[in-house]
This record gives sequence, C-alpha cells and structure tokens, in this order.
Amino acid sequence: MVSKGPVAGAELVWRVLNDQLGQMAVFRFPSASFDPDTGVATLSYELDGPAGALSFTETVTLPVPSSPPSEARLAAVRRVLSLLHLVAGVSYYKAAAPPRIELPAPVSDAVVEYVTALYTKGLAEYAYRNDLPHVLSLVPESAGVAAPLPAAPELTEGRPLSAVGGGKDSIVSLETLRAGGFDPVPFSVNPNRIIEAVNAASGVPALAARRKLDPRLLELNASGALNGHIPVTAINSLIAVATAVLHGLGPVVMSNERSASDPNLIWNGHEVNHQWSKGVEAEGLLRAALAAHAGLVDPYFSLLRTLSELHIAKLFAGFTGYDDVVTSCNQAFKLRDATARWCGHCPKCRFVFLAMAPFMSPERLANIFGLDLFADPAQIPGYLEILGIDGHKPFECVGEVEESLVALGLLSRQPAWSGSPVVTALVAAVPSEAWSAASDTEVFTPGGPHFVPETYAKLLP
Ligand SMILES: CC(=O)N[C@H]1[C@@H](OP(=O)(O)OP(=O)(O)OC[C@H]2O[C@@H](n3ccc(=O)[nH]c3=O)[C@H](O)[C@@H]2O)O[C@H](CO)[C@@H](O)[C@@H]1O[C@H](C)C(=O)N[C@@H](C)C(=O)N[C@@H](CCC(=O)O)C(=O)O
Ligand SMILES: Nc1ncnc2c1ncn2[C@@H]1O[C@H](COP(=O)(O)OP(=O)(O)OP(=O)(O)O)[C@@H](O)[C@H]1O
Repeated sequence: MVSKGPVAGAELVWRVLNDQLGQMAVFRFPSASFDPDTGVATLSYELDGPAGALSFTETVTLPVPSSPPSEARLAAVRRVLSLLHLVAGVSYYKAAAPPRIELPAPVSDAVVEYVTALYTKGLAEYAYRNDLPHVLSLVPESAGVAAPLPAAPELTEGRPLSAVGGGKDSIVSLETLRAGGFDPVPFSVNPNRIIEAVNAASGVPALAARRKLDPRLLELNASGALNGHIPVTAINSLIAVATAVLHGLGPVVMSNERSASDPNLIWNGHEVNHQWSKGVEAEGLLRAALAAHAGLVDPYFSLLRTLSELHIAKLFAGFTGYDDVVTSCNQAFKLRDATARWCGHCPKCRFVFLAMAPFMSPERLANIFGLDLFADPAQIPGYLEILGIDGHKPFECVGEVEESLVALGLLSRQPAWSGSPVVTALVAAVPSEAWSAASDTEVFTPGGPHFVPETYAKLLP
C-alpha cells in the first residue's frame, strides 16, 4: 500500500524505478483555498493510478493590500484563483502524463476550452520531446457546465499592472505606459535579483507574488520522472490578474510580441509552439475564461502584440537606463544555478544580441551582454539555426526567421558591425533568395490580431 504522507527520498526513488508513475491513470485537483489575511493560496493536486496516488501542494502568496477588498472583489479573486488552480496543475501533471484529467467542479465552456488548450497546445513541446502523442489530444473531464458570470467592469478599472520579466519586452511596456501617463504598477512572480534590479532602475515601487512548488516534484525530477517545458506564462498571468483584482488595480499588461503566436514545428499533425501561452490564441482564450468565470472585462492584454521582436528591440534602444540590468536569458531564471545575467551561448542570447545590434553601438551592446557574440565564430552554428538555414526554429523565445534576416541585412550595411567575423560569415551563408523574403517594411509595420483596448492602443507606433 502506498503511503500518501511525506515520502522519504529512497522510497520515492523506489516508486519511480518501479514505474509507478507510468501506471498513473488520472490527474485531479482535490482542493484550493485562499486566506485573504495572509494572501496565501493553497493549491493541491493528485496523480492517481492502480499502484497508488501521489499528492502535491503548491502555495502562491499574493501581496496583501493595505485595505481589505470588498466582498465582491474578494469573491472575484477567489474565482481567478480557482482558474489558477487548474492552470498551475501542468507542473505536476507532467511528472506522469496520465490519460485522464478530472476537473474539480462545474465550469463554463470557456474555461473548459482554455484548460483543454493549455494542457494540449501549452504542453505540446513537452509531449514532443518526451514522445507522448496522447497529450496532444487530452480532453479534461468537466464536472458539469456552469453558466458564465455577468460582466463586472468595475473590477478592472484601476492603474494597469505591468508584468515584469526582467527582459527588454516588459521594460518597453513599462516605459511606454509611463510615457503615456498610465502610471503603471510593476509586478513579478518570484522576482529574482535581475527583476529586482530592473524594478530599482525603473524607480517605480513594485508588487510581487511568490510561488512555492511542492518539493516532492523536484525529488521526482531527480529520480528520473517525466519532465519538460510548461506554459509558465499562463501561471504568471493568472497570478498577476488575481493580484490586480485584489488590489483594485486595472488590466494586467503583458509584453508578448507578434511572433510568440508562431509554432516551432508540426508534430503528429499538431503545432508545437514553445511560447504557446504567450501567443494571441492563448491570450484570447484566457480573456474569455476570465470573463465567464469571474466576470472580468478587459482584464489582460499584451501591449506589444502587434510588434515584431525587432521592432521591440528598436524601441528598447531608446531607453538607456536599463543597460546594466536588462536580462532576457532564461538560464538566469532557474531556481538553482542561475547565471548572473546573459549566458551568451543560448538561442535567446543570440537572438536578442542580433535584434539589438542594429540599434546600438558595439560598445553599448557589449556592455549590456558583457561580451561581443559577433566576435566569436563559435556562435555561427547557433545563428544559422535562428536564420532558418540549419534545423527548425529553436525551442526558445526567439523571433521569426524573417526578423533575424532583416536584422542581419541592417548590420551588413552598418560599418560598425559589417566587418565583424560572425556578421561577415552569416551574410555569406544566407542564400540569395532568402533576402528577398525578408521585408524591412513588414517587420517594422505593426500588425496582426490583438486585444489592446482603444485607450491603450494610441501608445504604440
Ligand atoms: C528557467 C527555465 O528555463 N526553467 C526550465 C528548466 O527548468 P530547470 O530544471 O532547468 O530549473 P528550474 O527552472 O529551477 O526548475 C526546476 C524544476 O521545477 C519544475 N518547474 C519549475 C517551474 C514551474 O513553473 N513548474 C515546474 O514544474 C520543472 O520540473 C523544473 O525542472 O527546464 C524545465 C524542464 O524542461 C522547465 O520546466 C523549466 O521551465 C520553467 C517553468 C520556466 O520558468 N521556463 C521559462 C524560462 C520559459 O519556458 N519561458 C518561455 C515561456 C513559454 C510560455 O508559453 O509561457 C519563454 O521564454 O518563451
Ligand atoms: N516572473 C514573472 N512575473 C510576472 N510576469 C513575468 C515573469 N516573467 C515573465 N513575465 C511576463 O511574461 C511575458 C513573457 O515573458 P518573457 O520572458 O518572454 O518576457 P520579458 O522577460 O519581459 O522580455 P524578454 O522576452 O526580452 O525576456 C512577458 O509579458 C513578461 O512580462
């Protein structure tokens, strides 16, 4: 009989080694609670199967507002957190990938649609890398259909909450909101020293929430359980929305660019997009779920949705106060063994360096990165991938091939950059027909579907 209580490391290893996780049949959401006095939301999960269950508990601590929320506002916060409960389950589901997911309570069609997309499209990279095709077709079992709530526009009418990830995108949003007189409140989940440095550079007092994963998950990882990429932006987004509603703030403003909606590849007939929960489809489904489940009106949108990564990099170059702190490298955001800032040898570092270079001097960019990637021929193979010449688009938050080609074209015409070893080699490697497919106009013209409200849309070029 498998214990459900605290499990010693050795027994856990035994379980995994005996493939108990491989026998898991269903993933459940036993309970969720929120204590407004402490701000602590407690979210529980369960993997269950013939060889016994494994339970997990995650805690999310929201910043407590100086004055208590109204009953209506607190009820809305609880509704948002019940949606977060479903969404944050991806971290624990992925340890075993059982064929069934049982939702805990009746929810609206919009919530079922969002959660289904999150566990299939949001986990597509995880499924691809672990060869788990059944994940692409998961159908969460609803416990009945709930009617959508009436709209409550008053719940999202305050100052915008600007999500800060420490990278160039969210800095552009924060500064654009400030310049437009929107008086944004910066917000981060588990802010590390990079995010704290960005907030310090902005000079704007920020709000923060804390997430604590169940340590049992890390033990399972260490013992060889299934693991992989998750749609973490969905989790951060819902924590941000809950914080905004709790504090009487306005919409959550994200900084997800146009290319976040584009897939990396097709597998088993399904799109695999590393950034699915940053894409416009995910944004629309989440907005619809928040409207139906909590009555929220325009609670969440990406201000930069119509812009390319290259356009955002060009806008970032106009803000010089963040050079010593901006960091987009994911290696810097690990819970353990994080790098100080830019690792300098991952697809995101390579792409961001390429995207910023056309709008900065080599000296300024080398100061931001701490090194000149274009002086190192070892970077060439990685750049050939980003330029679409080798392999598929990396599983990282990088722009489209067209954007990279346009950036390289700009550099080839700039004396400050054109003579660098990497730029010279890359220009020579790009097939002549590829250049014609790269349109500067297209890359620098805002476009595509978005959810930016009229009052905010005037902020952008
Ligand atoms: C920072 C990072 O890239 N982490 C990914 C990495 O995790 P690793 O094991 O190297 O270290 P930790 O990040 O410390 O995580 C330890 C384990 O904890 C689990 N976990 C962590 C956070 C969470 O929210 N849920 C979790 O289950 C996980 O099992 C970790 O192993 O590799 C992992 C395995 O592939 C990834 O799961 C970690 O991804 C993090 C959740 C993360 O923060 N990733 C972002 C950098 C990320 O992927 N950003 C995307 C956004 C995509 C989206 O649609 O939201 C992007 O930059 O485009
Ligand atoms: N820890 C976090 N807390 C709250 N929001 C976050 C956090 N990390 C990222 N985000 C937000 O999630 C979205 C995607 O994150 P991402 O890392 O791609 O953006 P970024 O760090 O702002 O910029 P860059 O793309 O240059 O890294 C952005 O809107 C970002 O603001």
